[in-house]
Amino acid sequence: MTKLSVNINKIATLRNSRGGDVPNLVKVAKDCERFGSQGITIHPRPDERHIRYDDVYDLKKIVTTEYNIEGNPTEGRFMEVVLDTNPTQVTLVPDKLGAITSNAGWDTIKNKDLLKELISTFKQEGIRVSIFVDPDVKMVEGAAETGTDRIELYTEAYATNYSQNKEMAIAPFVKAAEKANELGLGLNAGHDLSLDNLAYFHQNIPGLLEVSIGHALISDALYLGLENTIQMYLRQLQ
Ligand SMILES: CC(=O)[C@@H](O)[C@H](O)COP(=O)(O)O
Ligand SMILES: NCC(=O)COP(=O)(O)O
Repeated sequence: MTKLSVNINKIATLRNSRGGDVPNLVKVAKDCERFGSQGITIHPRPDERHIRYDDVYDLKKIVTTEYNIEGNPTEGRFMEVVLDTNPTQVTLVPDKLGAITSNAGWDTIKNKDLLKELISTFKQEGIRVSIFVDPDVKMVEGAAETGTDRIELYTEAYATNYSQNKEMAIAPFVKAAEKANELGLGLNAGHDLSLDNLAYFHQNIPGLLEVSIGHALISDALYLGLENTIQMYLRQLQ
């Protein structure tokens, strides 16, 4: 079964835009779970443009499904807040300061020693570790050398190419997924997945355990309602 983890970064973006507490992030997270989401994902960035470090602690108190914290472990207070809150999963992403969004996976070969050390630290605390990688078999092989529990395939290239040629778009992701399965790596995926492209991805990727989706899902909810939207996404994963 592939779990849906709703990324609520964009709820925090809306909240921060007026400096108040509307929409309330904790309430939205609870409602996402009540509507069927099987996880809550957040990505605290050093500039706190959306998720604030305090949110990480507030959400830990109420998330009852899987709590997934994504981010760059070498920047800001990421390590501190993750080790303090002990989420279900941490997803390590090599985002550079100032990046408008995540835009690349790890070079798991060049960063092998760094990743091994970081992954060991989190695993010692019982936190499941996933690392963000491009759909590149060499990077998947490198990931297996780091001791990570899972990889998260960075799906922007799939989403970008899907409408033009879905068979071409999915091909590198199938190869990467098959390699992950062969090496015993758990398999997650995320970035720019949507109601348009999710079902085809799910049908063609073997062993897919979790998708984390935020931007498109929250945007769809503006028209379709949050409860209805979450259930529409869940139906794409059946
Ligand atoms: C790792 C990933 O692809 C997403 O979690 C991304 O980090 C979303 O971040 P923003 O919501 O800041 O675009
Ligand atoms: N890991 C991907 C994620 O959490 C959400 O990415 P997006 O759906 O906001 O592009």
